[in-house]
Amino acid sequence: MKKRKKRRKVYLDNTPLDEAIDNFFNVLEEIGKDSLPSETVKTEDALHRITREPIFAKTSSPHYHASAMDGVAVKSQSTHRASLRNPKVLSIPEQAEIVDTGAPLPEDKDAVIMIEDVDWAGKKEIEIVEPAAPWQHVRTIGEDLVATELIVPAGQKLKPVDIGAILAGGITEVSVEPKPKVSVVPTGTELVEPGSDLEPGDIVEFNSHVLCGLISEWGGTPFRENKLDDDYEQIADTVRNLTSKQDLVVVNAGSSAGSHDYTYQVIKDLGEVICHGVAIKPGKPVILGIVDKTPVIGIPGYPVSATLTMELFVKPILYYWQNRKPYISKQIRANMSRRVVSSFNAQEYLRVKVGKVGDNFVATPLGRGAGMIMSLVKADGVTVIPQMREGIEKGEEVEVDLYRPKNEIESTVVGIGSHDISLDILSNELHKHFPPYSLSSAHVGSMGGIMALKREEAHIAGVHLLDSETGEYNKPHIEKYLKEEDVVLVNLAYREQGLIVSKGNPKNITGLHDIVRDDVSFVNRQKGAGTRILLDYKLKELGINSENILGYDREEVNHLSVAAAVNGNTADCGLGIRAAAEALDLEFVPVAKERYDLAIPRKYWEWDGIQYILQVIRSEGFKNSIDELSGYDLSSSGQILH
Ligand SMILES: Nc1nc2c(c(=O)[nH]1)N[C@H]1C(S)=C(S)[C@@H](COP(=O)(O)OP(=O)(O)OC[C@H]3O[C@@H](n4cnc5c(N)ncnc54)[C@H](O)[C@@H]3O)O[C@H]1N2
Ligand code: MOO
Repeated sequence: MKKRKKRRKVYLDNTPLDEAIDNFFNVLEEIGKDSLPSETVKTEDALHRITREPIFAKTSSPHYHASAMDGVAVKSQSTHRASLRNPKVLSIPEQAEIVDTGAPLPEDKDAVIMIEDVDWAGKKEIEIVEPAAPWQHVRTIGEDLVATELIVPAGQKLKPVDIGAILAGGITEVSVEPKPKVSVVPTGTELVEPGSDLEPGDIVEFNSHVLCGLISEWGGTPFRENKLDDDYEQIADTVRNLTSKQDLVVVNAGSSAGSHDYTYQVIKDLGEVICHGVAIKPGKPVILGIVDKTPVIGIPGYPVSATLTMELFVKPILYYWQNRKPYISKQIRANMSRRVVSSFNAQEYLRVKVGKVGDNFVATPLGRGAGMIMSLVKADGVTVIPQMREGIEKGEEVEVDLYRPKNEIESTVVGIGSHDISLDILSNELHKHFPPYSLSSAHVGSMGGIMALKREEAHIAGVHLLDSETGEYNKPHIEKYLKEEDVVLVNLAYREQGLIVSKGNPKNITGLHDIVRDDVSFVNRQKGAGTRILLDYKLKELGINSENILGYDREEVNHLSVAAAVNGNTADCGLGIRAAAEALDLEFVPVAKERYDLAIPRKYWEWDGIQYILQVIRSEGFKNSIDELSGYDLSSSGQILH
């Protein structure tokens, strides 16, 4: 093979999404790739396949007059006027012939009398006391299906009963939409198989499994190819080989402008690039190309970008080839719980959690990084921020395409507030015992939770707010900030707060007095977090000036991220709960025991979601699970404290 010059492409287009799709589909049409031939399969193998043609019955069902009951077949005329007073005696088999359910009706008979309505008058005679109506208990020819009748229309996904009816109609083969063959080629020298021992820089190759799963869900046949290194020749050989046999080839990663990104160059050298760079976020560097009359799509490497670009570009092609209508997901209107700033240059796909609080749906944005597959795992839906908009204001109404059924969304208890590990257990137990109810929790700190209750964006808020004047927990803050609201405080647990330090406590940190040392770096929590308020309270008590703490301004948003910072050696210590230290096998220096409550506005109290939460908190199962964590005191769990 002649070696080609491998230039590095640095500039991406910023083609509007609709234009990119239109251009690509036009090219598919030009090269005759706007449809695929149908497939013929045996009827019994056609479950879940989509019919390309309407299917008509070839034979009737039943195709003979059949007895519908066990009994005797008679000529209805011969039973005329039979009554209790005037029973009729019929001879067997001339006038009454024994038949079983499903058996052909004798030619000279036109009705069946159920065996339980027959009296025996002798060995060869029966007596009846009621006349038989013509065709009673007979399934006449074509009762179910008449030859030439439509069994299923074109475009129907075949269900088990459809298969039965088609077979009953005498059809043994059906013409169905193809299952387009799609190869997925993961690329990246850094990729390793799941389960490998991980060195820094190694990335577990999981995208191909996501992509293949999506292709299956959309009716295609996925082929997961071997992972390739970032190597021009390897990628080029593979793409050339696959385009000669597949309907579509998806190359994952290497789509951008990095020094090891070859997908663009390979497609360009082997065929034609229709578009590289679409005005969407995430997913911008997607590449739409054609090689050997086969579409080749370069899907960006980040998992969220990969999933979204599959939705936007691969799904429509697969649906088009299968003559399937685009799936329109259920939309709802929801109010955004936070302000979101977005880029003017791209249409952004924002993953959101959704809940119904009072009469309104509330959407809360999830992590926006393209590498955060958990943002898709957690998402209830997605909202699109159009290009040429700078974002969405807090409280603004947006349209959300739902990933989950609406009734599940309506059964979601929305918790916003302070983070605690026991909330995950609460959530699990709630869903286990009271489906479809679930708990979604957003961690924005205790004060954030109180404000969310005030704005009616949450049903419950997890709070642990120490009042610096009185030393009392939660009640003073609730009374101050939720004056107009009648709020119930339910204790979730008492828990230990302390300094999370590395294993072995190498810096010998023994209490808060040590965090001002020059050789100790600290990681803090965000303003408004109960843990930060506790820290400030304790610092004041000890007369420590926060300005002397190295890292006081570095903020993480929950206990586990603080523990992760210590674990990753980017800080020597941070204040957090014992369970977080234990979760990452770190050490813990106790500082205080604090009360963690759920604040619940009285107006939601009677709602099933809240009542089920209370039941769970008071249950043995919940308490046993929390007991497995350290640093919790459950003696007051479930008690109403205010
Ligand atoms: N200078 C610029 N840099 C980047 C740009 C840009 O415009 N200019 N675009 C950014 C955007 S946006 C995206 S999206 C990514 C796309 O990157 P690539 O398609 O080139 O993919 P990689 O860099 O190879 O990988 C990104 C990331 O994803 C991980 N990855 C890749 N494949 C898999 C897989 N099969 N399973 C799991 N994870 C995978 C990979 O290891 C990287 O961490 O580029 C930005 N950069
Ligand atoms: O546009 Mo890239 O797809 O964010 O992350």
